[in-house]
Amino acid sequence: MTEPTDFALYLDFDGTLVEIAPRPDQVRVDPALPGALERLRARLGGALAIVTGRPIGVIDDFLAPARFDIAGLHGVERRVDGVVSGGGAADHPDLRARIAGLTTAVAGLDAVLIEDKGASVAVHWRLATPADALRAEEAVKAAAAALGAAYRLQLGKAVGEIVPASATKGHAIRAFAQAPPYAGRRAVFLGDDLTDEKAFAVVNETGGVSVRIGGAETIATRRLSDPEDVRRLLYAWADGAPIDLGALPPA
Ligand SMILES: O=P(O)(O)OC[C@H]1O[C@H](O[C@H]2O[C@H](CO)[C@@H](O)[C@H](O)[C@H]2O)[C@H](O)[C@@H](O)[C@@H]1O
Repeated sequence: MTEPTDFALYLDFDGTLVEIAPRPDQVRVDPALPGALERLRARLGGALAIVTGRPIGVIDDFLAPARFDIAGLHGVERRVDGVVSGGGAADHPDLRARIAGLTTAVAGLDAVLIEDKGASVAVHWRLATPADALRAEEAVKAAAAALGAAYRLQLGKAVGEIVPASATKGHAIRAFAQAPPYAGRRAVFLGDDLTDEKAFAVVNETGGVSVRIGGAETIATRRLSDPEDVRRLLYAWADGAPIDLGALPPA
């Protein structure tokens, strides 16, 4: 068995806590989720954080009225104990200027969506035809390349995002681990997408437990099948079930 105060729990949002939806604003949050995460956080002595590509404010809206420690925008911004750092759009004038051109470049593509997150931008093609999806991907790749080394392209599920290069979910987990209540605990991270592989690398390196959601190839050592599977596990832990990290299915 694992003592709840021996590990810190880091949770991705889309595709991990909630099912993937056709559009970013159509995600449905299980009504029991925010309360269960609050109970689980209490059981872990506070060491529970969301690590997501979404902005912090969007996660707050989805999980309201609960508030959690969060790394947003793939690690560009972070909130710990109510204090926010990073993520200011004004710090990214080159990106801001490039988003205008990118918006124009994809404007004629049916069902391609731009999600402007301030210090990052996502181009979504989940609802587009294969031809338009390809054009959208080319447009976001070209915009990322034009921005140079200060930015990177983060591909994901029917999405391409431009993110400040200095930030990844792996950096975010290392940053959480610098201070209480996260410091000195094994990191446990659950995620479902390519951006999460960067967090798995850090978790594996530091002797933690990495859990990939879904069937894709991964460097994670453990696997759960889908967000429903994740919620079932977290709800049981929240309600006092024994925690056995070693019993999680291998990837
Ligand atoms: O790190 P995450 O919490 O997993 O966030 C990654 C991105 O998730 C969102 O896009 C994805 O989910 C949408 C809703 O299910 C879906 O429509 C889209 O196709 C997916 O790529 C979100 O919109 C992005 O901002 C996040 O970076």
